Amino acid sequence: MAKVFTAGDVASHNKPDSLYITIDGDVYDLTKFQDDHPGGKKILQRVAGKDASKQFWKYHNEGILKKYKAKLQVGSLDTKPKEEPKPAPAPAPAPKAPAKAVVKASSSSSSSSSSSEAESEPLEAFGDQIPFGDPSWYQNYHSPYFNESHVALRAELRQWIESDIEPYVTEWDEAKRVPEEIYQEMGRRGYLAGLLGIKYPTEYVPSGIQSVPPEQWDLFHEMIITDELSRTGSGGLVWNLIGGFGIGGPPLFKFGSKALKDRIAPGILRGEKRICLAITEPDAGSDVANLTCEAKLSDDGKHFIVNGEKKWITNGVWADYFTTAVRTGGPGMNGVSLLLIERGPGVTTRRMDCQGVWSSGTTYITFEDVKVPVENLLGKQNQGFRVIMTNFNHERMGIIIQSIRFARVCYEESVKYANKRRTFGKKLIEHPVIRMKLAHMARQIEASYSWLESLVYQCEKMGETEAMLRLGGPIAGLKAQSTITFEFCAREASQIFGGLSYSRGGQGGKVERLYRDVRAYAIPGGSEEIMLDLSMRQSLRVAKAMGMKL
Ligand code: HEM
Repeated sequence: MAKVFTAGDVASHNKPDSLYITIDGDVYDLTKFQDDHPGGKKILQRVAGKDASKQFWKYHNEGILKKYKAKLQVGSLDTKPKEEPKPAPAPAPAPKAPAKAVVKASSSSSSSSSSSEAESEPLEAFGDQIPFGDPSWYQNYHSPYFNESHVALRAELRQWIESDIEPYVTEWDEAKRVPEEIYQEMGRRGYLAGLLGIKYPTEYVPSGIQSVPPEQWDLFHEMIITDELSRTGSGGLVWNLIGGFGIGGPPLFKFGSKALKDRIAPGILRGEKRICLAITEPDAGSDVANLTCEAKLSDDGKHFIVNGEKKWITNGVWADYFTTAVRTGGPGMNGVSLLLIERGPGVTTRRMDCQGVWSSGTTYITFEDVKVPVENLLGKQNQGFRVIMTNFNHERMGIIIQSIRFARVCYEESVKYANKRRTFGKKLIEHPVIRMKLAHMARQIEASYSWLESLVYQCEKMGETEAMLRLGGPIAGLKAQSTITFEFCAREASQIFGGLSYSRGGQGGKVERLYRDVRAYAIPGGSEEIMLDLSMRQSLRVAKAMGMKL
């Protein structure tokens, strides 16, 4: 049981050789820690034996306590109010129970109907309630998209991420690696299997996900996994956990043969093996139709022999499988196929040093006379371009979800900081110029997120082919919109944090890291320029085919 102290007990530990302080009613022994304190030991000695809550919150954010509490806390003050017991983790709904839509679109004339009144209850508040700091369905708003199973999944994720991931993200980013057990936990919890843009694959993961019955799984659940992971404010973390898998996995599950899937899917979905997507080459990025990595059929027709290079491949250094775009035919898009290459002789991977997403493992790959069984073809020979294009929509939606959340993180961090930092005798938030910055961030975040919800809903409702044709344009447009918003928010947050977001770590640490991650979102998956152009070309082409009147 935690020890109980009086204020007098703590006051007696007021010397360097016995240095206690209290923060928010909890007592910390900093005697050993003082020499390692990055802010210096004298500053701690000045508050020895005292309540140092005010000073602590001035210089740190909540991540520091989460990380050091277990190591340094020795008890609490007798005056500290008892904490409310934490709510139990969200129970899994009965497997067959249909998820109740908590909110249904209600017409203005339906106010007299008691059942529609019950159905139009807003969703319960969740999170810190900073206006625009979370999507509106976290803040007591009505929503036509989210139901109880989404709410339960959000709680399940939030609990795990806040305790096991968030406190360590900076450390992992600096080390350029996320511990393997976190990836495996993604598998154990069933999350990896929910990130494929398809129905939940119970044939490979019968245990499913704790809080959502598999038959209820939809693209909004998938969005919540990505969104909640992105609250950590690290593109490197998110790409480490879902970057390679989320784009390399879907082609295998949608176009691979059953025998191939039965052989490799279980290991991948358990998080024991890794898969990535290898399309981009030193000389072919957005211009996929012109890639040169070649796969020649062997004389006996049993293998492809692959030779070529791939560049900027997320997770490549750790990957066991490479979903690879290769040239099997003539020039242009009709000579491209998709092949699942397994790590083995002739496959070499080298880690690349990049501006951002440090813990994502960006990789340069060489394939030299790699023998790949023909059974590893994904889809039909020379028809890989269509598979790649379908996959792009799913990839871009992932980038959009992350970019919008990262923009929110920049905004949310700024609001919190602006409410504590004082300049010229006032809190930052009391300066109109700062509020103006926040308002411009919020309006772009909210507009982008509403478009995102609408497109996730369309993806859910349309069949795959219809979605590929009709949504390619809008998704490209939103990809550009979301990364422009992210870049804007990272910049404005940096201005608000000043020097604290210029140095790494500490209070401005998330903002500094995200600022470095921006280009990793604005360029890959289709650069902003290509996306904006495609959004118009594709939308006009589809509209023309559907009878647009000019
Ligand atoms: C449980 C007690 C404490 C722990 C675990 C702790 C930990 C840390 C850590 C890890 C940093 C590095 C920056 C960061 O990551 O945020 C830091 C910086 C700092 N700390 Fe503490 N600290 C504690 C208490 C205090 C107190 C009581 C004060 C003031 C009286 C203080 C003043 C500072 C200052 C001035 C910095 C440098 C901030 C900057 O770089 O802008 N710390 N502390």
